[in-house]
Amino acid sequence: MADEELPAGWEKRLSRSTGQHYYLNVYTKESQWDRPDKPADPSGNNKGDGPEEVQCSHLLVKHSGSRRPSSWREENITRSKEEALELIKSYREQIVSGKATFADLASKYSDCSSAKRGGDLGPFSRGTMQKPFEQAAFALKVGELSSPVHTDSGIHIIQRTA
Ligand SMILES: O=C(N[C@H](Cc1nc2ccccc2[nH]1)C(=O)O)c1cc2ccccc2s1
Repeated sequence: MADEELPAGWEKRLSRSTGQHYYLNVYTKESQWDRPDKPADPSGNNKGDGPEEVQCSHLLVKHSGSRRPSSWREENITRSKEEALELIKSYREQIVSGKATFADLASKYSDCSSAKRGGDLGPFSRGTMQKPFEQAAFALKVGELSSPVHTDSGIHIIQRTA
């Protein structure tokens, strides 16, 4: 779809920091990475299409195919994707059965630097995390634990906390 077909009320901009294009709602000055598919809402209300922001914790297990197969835990991560999935399933089972808490396992085993915060990523809006992660996070109810989620970083389980 060419630029001139952008829905009304949006402008395409270029991010100086990332060199990526983003889209600006000319009314609310809110921006988003994803190309809009409907006219910008002048009021800025999200019209009940879910929360604007969620807060989540996650436990990430990287593997040899991860975008950056290295972490605070392991300089060179060589486990296979299949091995990573088995690990993430075992962590999920320990949490669901009450054998361990999410924060305890994330702080010990997550290959994300958020492990230092028990996996807490803080609040985030749409357009800030990799798409599969965002879709899973925004589909969770507060307190809910996701099934394994695959992103370019590896395999995650996500708990929505707010
Ligand atoms: O991208 C990060 N860390 C990457 C791994 C990673 N990839 C992710 C993809 C989606 C959500 C969280 C993710 N964490 C790394 O350490 O290689 C982030 C770390 C932190 C720490 C605190 C708050 C937000 C973030 S986002």
